[in-house]
Formats: sequence, structure tokens, C-alpha cells
Amino acid sequence: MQTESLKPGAHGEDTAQLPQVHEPRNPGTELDLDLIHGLQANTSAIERRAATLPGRRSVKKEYQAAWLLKAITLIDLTTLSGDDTEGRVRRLCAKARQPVRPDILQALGMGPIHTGAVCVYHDMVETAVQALKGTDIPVAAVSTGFPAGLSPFPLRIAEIGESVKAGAKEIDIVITRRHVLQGNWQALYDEMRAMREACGEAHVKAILATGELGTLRNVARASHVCMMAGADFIKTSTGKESVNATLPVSLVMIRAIREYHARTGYRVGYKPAGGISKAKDALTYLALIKDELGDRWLQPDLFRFGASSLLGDIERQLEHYVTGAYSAAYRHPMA
Ligand SMILES: O=C[C@H](O)COP(=O)(O)O
Repeated sequence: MQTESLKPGAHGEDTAQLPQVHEPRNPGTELDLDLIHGLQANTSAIERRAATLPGRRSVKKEYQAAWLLKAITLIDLTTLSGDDTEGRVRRLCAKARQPVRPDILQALGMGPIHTGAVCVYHDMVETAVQALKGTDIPVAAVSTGFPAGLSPFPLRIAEIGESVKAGAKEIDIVITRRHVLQGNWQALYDEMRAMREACGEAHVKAILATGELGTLRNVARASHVCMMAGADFIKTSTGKESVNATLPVSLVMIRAIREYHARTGYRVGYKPAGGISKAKDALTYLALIKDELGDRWLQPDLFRFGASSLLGDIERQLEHYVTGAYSAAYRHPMA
């Protein structure tokens, strides 16, 4: 397979500096059960194609740093641990404000950048909002009984309201996997609609927990149902399943987004999450998005990485790019 060089933008412009465009929100559509039942996924073809992706694009050295800086602006910098503390969340927010050392940015000819968002449990929303005051970095809350999403439905809806009240501008909800496994698309649609409504102005990311959905066909169907019910983003995983973001799942979800856009004119965002910790994996994802959806999707309003440790590896690669030497991973703590 011939490798193609990945350029930052159509004219080689600095990708971290592209102007921010504002997209009309996806209002959703009626649930189209005929369309859902007609969706298929050719698993072996998808897996074959996904296997070629990491080697398909080479990133020329002079573009690499620009792409890595771009990736940073697309990270939902995340901490979702049972032992999270206010101190850890404040340190994470400081990192989101200044993800790369100023001397490295200066050497790369870049001004200040920040991550796409900070993502925390509901309990930590207020702390994060305080710590990010004066910036336009949104706080994303994982609500609705994350990660299993099995608490009583009214409580899940109430949790969304609490997170919005606490200042979260983005809500990452988890769907009920059972609805997918039982083919109960109406129940999934109704659940997603109610959650979207509870979010109000806050944008809603629907976490499919793809590692628990059984088949790629289910992933395709759940993606479409959530978009029909008004999801602003579809997201692969909580990071807590035994299998999280993968390239085959990403191909299926990205193509669902493309089809939905072709059918309705609305652009829905994509968030692969869980287990993305290496700079080279981030580049593979960005190349995939550029190929399948185009440059418009390479903006924070339409693409995010859900990742807790990716930033550390990207920093190491940028430092290497500037100084010619790798630093130890422990020198890049996240929080
Ligand atoms: O949504 C974000 C994920 O929970 C982060 O997963 P990770 O810790 O494997 O990067």
C-alpha cells in the first residue's frame, strides 16, 4: 500500500490555528426503524481496512509538530478515578490551560494553546469550573450513572440537571447497553431524547460503550439511533470497558456520522475514548477523520479524544522535536 503524506491542512497551514466555526446543533429526526433495521456491517472488510490505517499515511517531519499541537487542542483532558480529589482536578485544569511548556511552544513558533475540554465526574464539576475561570475551556461531566448507567432513570436525568447547574457545558451520557443488545431501538431513542432534553444548552455526547455492544452492526445501529435522537457527539467508550476505542469501531461510527450528515445536513461530532495514550495513535485517528469526514471535522466542536494520558506522550514527542532528546515520561505528570 502506498503511503501518502499527511499535510496539516489543504494549504499546509498551521492546523492548531484554524478559525473556530460554529455548527448548528443536531436537532435529531424521527426514529426511522426501517433505516435502522436495514443497516449492516461487513465485519471482515471493516477489520481489513482498519488494519491498513496505521501505515497508510506518513506524516512528514516538518508537519508532525503541527499535527501534534492540533491533537492537543482536541483532547478532553480526563480524570475519572474513584480517588479523584479537588487538588488533582485543579492540577489537571492547570495542565489544560497550559498543556505545553512555553519555551517549547516558542521554539515551534506557536502562541498559547489549550485542550478541548476537561472531563470529570459530576462531583468535580464545580472545582473544575472554578479552576478554568477566565478561559473558554468547557467542563465536560460524565453523568447518568457513569460508567454502567444502571441507576434509576429519574436519577440519571436528575444527575444531568445537577451537572448543568454546576456549570458543565458538555455532558457525556452513557446509553443503556441492554436496549441495544435486545434490539429495543425505540427505548434507546426515547432515553437519548430525554437525556438530550435534560442537557438544555449543554452539548451531549452519547457514550455507546462499544466494547459491550457485541457486534459492529449494533455499533452502527446504536450510532444512528443516538444521532436521530439528537446527540451532538457520539463517543466510543467510557474507558472502563475491557475493550475501549478501536479503529474498526471508529470506522463504523465515522461512516455513520458521514451518512447522517449526507441525509440530514447536520454534522455530529466524534469522540474516541479509552486507551488512546500514544502520539502516533492520535495521528492515525486524525488521518482517519481527515480521510473519511474531511478537515471540517478536525475542529474541537466536532472531534475530541477522550484521554487521560495522551497529552504526556505528545509533550514528550514535541520536546524531542525541539531538543532532539526524549524526556522521561514521569516528567510529564497530568495531575
Ligand atoms: O473518556 C475518557 C476515558 O475515560 C479516558 O480513558 P483513558 O484513561 O484510557 O485515556
